Amino acid sequence: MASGNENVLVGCIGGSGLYHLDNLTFVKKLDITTPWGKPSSPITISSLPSGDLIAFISRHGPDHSISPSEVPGRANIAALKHIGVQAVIAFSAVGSLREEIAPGHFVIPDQIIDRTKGIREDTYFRGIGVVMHSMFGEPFSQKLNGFVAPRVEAILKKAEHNVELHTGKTVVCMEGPAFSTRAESLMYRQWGGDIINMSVIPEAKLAREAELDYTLICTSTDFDAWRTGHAPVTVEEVVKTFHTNSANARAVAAGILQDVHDVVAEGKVLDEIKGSMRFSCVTKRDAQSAETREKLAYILPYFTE
Ligand SMILES: CSC[C@H]1O[C@H](OP(=O)(O)O)[C@H](O)[C@@H]1O
Ligand SMILES: Nc1ncnc2[nH]cnc12
Repeated sequence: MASGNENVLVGCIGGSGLYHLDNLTFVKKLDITTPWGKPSSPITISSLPSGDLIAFISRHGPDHSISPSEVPGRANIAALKHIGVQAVIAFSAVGSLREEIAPGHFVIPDQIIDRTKGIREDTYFRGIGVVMHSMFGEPFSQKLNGFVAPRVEAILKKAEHNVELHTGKTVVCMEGPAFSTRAESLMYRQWGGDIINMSVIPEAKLAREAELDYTLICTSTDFDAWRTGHAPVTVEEVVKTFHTNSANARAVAAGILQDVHDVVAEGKVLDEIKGSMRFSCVTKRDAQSAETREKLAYILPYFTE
């Protein structure tokens, strides 16, 4: 088990097509088992040119063998929190529900519509004899989104990338693994969905429960199934595009991680989320078992108080 303090403030979760990061020096791999099991992959700790450390997890495993419904989200988020991470930059390959979001474009969403089916372990607060509720009205860290977006845009604007970034969008999270029907895709557009994936839930919910600032940098791979007169999305199309998007995603990561590390180290980002769970337990202190308190302390250290 990791020591609980690896001096790593920023964690990255790589999605489809993003299985490693660039411009980093490998330091070590952490093979962690959390109270919720093992993460999708060992956590790779690498250093930026400054020497500051970054943690990386591959959401679907290094060989992409874990389906979206089977990603061990609780272990991934718990492991990152336990080693000291305070902010998570997650990446996701998404389908577009809007004409203006073309394949190759980047999107940083600020809202989520949850269309998962309840088969994912989506909370730390079930079956443990305590009742806790997190705030999720703003499901992403607004401050981290606001910090990251202009930096991502500046990188993508450079001639070698020349890619558009969209912000203030809504991501629909579906269960999968089958893609949406045309009728569902059209319905998501009417609901206000702009992009669609199979990954942001429960990851964003768990990050909030663990008091981690969480932002999702999405790369558009396809137009899903809503466009009449066009064939619905195929896996072949998605895989081809996420491979070409991945170089841009790695350039974005390489360009923002030092700034994110620095702002987290200065304590400027985290006043929003940090401490948000402190008064969220409804269960009387005397009714909380020692076992539950010990388990929750893995992600929320004030359960040891
Ligand atoms: C491989 S297509 C569907 C798959 O791609 C996305 O994965 P990720 O979010 O990890 O980049 C999407 O959410 C689906 O899980
Ligand atoms: N069209 C789509 N639907 C769901 N997840 C996706 N990931 C990439 N494209 C997608």
